[in-house]
Amino acid sequence: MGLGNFCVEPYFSNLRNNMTELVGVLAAVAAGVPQHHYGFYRENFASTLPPDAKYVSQEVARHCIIQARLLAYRTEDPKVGVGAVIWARGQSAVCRGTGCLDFVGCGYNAYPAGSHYAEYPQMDNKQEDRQRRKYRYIIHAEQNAITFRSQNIKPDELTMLFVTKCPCDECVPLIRGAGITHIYTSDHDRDKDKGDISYLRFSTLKDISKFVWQRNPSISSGTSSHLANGCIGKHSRQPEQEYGNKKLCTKNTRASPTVS
Ligand SMILES: Nc1ccn([C@H]2C[C@H](O)[C@@H](COP(=O)(O)OP(=O)(O)OP(=O)(O)O)O2)c(=O)n1
Repeated sequence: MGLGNFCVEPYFSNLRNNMTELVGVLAAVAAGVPQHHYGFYRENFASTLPPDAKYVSQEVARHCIIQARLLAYRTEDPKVGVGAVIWARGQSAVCRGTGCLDFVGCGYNAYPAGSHYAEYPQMDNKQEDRQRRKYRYIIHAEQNAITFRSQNIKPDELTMLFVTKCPCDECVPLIRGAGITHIYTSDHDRDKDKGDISYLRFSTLKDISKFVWQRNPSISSGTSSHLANGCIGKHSRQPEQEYGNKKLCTKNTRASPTVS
């Protein structure tokens, strides 16, 4: 059989579909993203993603956050991994990438893309600096994704950022300035002021559509949807028994970063 027939021959086409599904399941497990009952919902919990061409489906949104969570494992922060991917819905009718979206950029919290090994100290070297900001040279996932994107963000295109941790106060203006119109994130640390890093601006952002990863509000449960945000890592707030693999680390060492 020639390679040309590979996609159309029924046996191989079934095999391909099965393999695609398998890879999807493995990626979801590796990323620690629950298969059921969780998704991205508007932050006021009142509405689910509408079946509108303006928005991506839950399936595609879930796929994108899995990508971001897998990227988070590449972090250079010894404690917390954060991943971000940016996708745009282009004007052209041609369907190219994930869910007919065009890939714009991706990043994780690490030294700026392109920096060389040991170019920056891991921590600030003066004690007083260290107390203020430990990993000053590590830039945020969103900053890496925006700065080192492979395509421009076009004002007439719907551009979506998927990030595994709530954008901080330094990243919010960058995200808005870059022209991103939709943010899909978790509510970890949201509304917190943690000294060297604060997360207060996200809630006040008005001109960007925000979707928060959480339990499906339409499923009645004893657990508050806000508490059970479906994320896995050291900030996870869902009951321990709900997901056995809650603490998913990159390596089996004590110093391994958690993915947030
Ligand atoms: N939207 C975000 C939020 C954070 N980070 C990065 C910055 C840090 O490298 C790491 C940890 O951020 P925090 O200090 O807020 O997280 P923790 O509270 O877990 O860390 P610590 O306990 O050290 O304060 O995540 C990121 O890339 N993108």
